[in-house]
Amino acid sequence: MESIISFKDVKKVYPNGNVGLKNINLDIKKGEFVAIVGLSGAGKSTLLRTINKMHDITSGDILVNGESIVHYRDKSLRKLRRNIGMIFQSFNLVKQSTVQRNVLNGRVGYYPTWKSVLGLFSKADKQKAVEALRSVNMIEKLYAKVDDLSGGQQQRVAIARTLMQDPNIILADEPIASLDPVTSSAVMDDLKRLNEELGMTVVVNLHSVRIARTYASRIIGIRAGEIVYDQPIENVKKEDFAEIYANKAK
Ligand SMILES: Nc1ncnc2c1ncn2[C@@H]1O[C@H](COP(=O)(O)OP(=O)(O)OP(=O)(O)O)[C@@H](O)[C@H]1O
Repeated sequence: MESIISFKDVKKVYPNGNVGLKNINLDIKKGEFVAIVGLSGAGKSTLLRTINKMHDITSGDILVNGESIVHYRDKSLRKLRRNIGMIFQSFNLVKQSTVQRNVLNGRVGYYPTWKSVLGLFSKADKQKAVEALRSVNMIEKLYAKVDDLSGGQQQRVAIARTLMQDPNIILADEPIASLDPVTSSAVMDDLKRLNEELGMTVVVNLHSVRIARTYASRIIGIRAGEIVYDQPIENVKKEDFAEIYANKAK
């Protein structure tokens, strides 16, 4: 099957000299559900954020949908980011606004700025927002204020907002790190459903190996900016993670 995301000898050094990624070679296939695990500071966020160019790389190449994204800017960059949904640990919602308005904000890339500022969204997009909320089982909260929702519910609104972009890739950076176990499962179930039912490719950074094993089709382990583990779920054994999480620098 074709690769939807490819890393070729990717290195990322931050301006202050910190090494984020060392020499990453990685192919992610369309429809995979990839969990990236590793200690804090291993490079998980850096890896994820190079895929939509929130971080630029220092050398090497990254291909998305078969095209190098390294030189993307302006229009091509906007198109890339429309294609890729991003979910954050902190939800990044406008808390004083309604759920509906937040979900519609996922569509702003399709409107001239003045229309989105005034909230002039089309009927079709309002309908689309309803469907997005339905797919994360949050339709009854359409007119609720985001501030009145639980963390898990807010994360699901964030997922619905992402769906408004019609992405084919979803990147989730520690999406459940600030949630309790029950709401964590609801959020992970949503991501799994988008993967299985809508065929979206999901790449998710997780602290919990247990959650990674429950949901992912493939687990990648990162340590000090390098891939030290990469297996399809059927080959993954619990004891495999001792090295990734070993508490000493390599
Ligand atoms: N903006 C930045 N400027 C400088 N160094 C950075 C920056 N962001 C990350 N780093 C460094 O890059 C390395 C990888 O960090 P990264 O945040 O990708 O790890 P992580 O595995 O996602 O960790 P966490 O689970 O804590 O988020 C670390 O050494 C970190 O200090």
